[in-house]
Amino acid sequence: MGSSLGNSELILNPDGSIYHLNLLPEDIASTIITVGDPERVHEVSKYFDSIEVQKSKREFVTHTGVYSGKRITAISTGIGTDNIDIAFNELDALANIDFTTRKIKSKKRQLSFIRVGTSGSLQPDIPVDSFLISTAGIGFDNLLHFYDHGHIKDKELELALTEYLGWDKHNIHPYVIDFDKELAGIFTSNRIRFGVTGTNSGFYGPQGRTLRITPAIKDFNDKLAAFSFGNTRITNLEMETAAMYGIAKLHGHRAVSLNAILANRATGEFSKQGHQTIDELIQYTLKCIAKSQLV
Ligand SMILES: O=P(O)(O)O[C@H]1O[C@H](CO)[C@@H](O)[C@H]1O
Ligand SMILES: O=c1cc[nH]c(=O)[nH]1
Repeated sequence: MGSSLGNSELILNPDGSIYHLNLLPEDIASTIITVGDPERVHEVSKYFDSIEVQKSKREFVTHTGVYSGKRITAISTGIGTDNIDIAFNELDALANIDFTTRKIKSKKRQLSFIRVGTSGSLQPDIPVDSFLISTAGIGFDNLLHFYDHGHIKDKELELALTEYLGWDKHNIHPYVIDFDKELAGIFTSNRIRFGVTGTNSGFYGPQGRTLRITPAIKDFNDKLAAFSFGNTRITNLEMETAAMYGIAKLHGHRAVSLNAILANRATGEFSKQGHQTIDELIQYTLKCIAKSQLV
């Protein structure tokens, strides 16, 4: 079915692995935990009962193993939505392209992506060291603009936000993609709150931080924090969620982003126990997967 993908499009290494991730199709589970920090992959896999795959290339570190009877892949994406484009396209290729014929498989395999990341709260009432599920990701970067994505976006929220912000003049055109509600249900409890997550292509200016250079938008965080649409408000900022939701959904996969809040941008606090907080979120995530129907 379909034509073969050319050598410059689907790029395989001499050992048959995919170009950046350095993985073979059999190396990945259908349940995939993504983290930004390569060192966090070990922080996840140290809880596995057994590890069958440990591979890496650049910032992409992958461990696949079994935790409480569930086969799980933990992979680092590195920082930013540009890396999400690479990691998620290649993970889909591993699942849904036949590397021998270089053709798209007729029977698709659906992956479940769970991001375990760190983030900064925009709201004073969302404290450092708390956990948050992103019900939607708002991309202030440009990644999804390079894909036909009109059919998957949350048009209502996107329109309301675009009109409210009026940031067209700054070349900022937010895109909004919702989480997978069913997948998120696995991680829902009174231990974790819901929020709407802003994703941007940097940590300083693009998240309203000023060290030495002058920002183009002086009230960036205040303006985002003050937005409301029904019960929806923007709760936190990080650098991957919206892109992950978009690229996963376009491929027919499921995605949910779980955030450990390390900074509170409204109160100026930063966690004094970040390592412990992210470790607690990792353990929480694994226990939820163990109890779930995920295979
Ligand atoms: O902790 P991770 O998963 O890397 O996520 C957050 O931390 C990084 C910035 O410090 C960005 O990647 C941001 O999204
Ligand atoms: O403020 C923060 C904290 C963690 N990660 C981010 O991207 N921003």
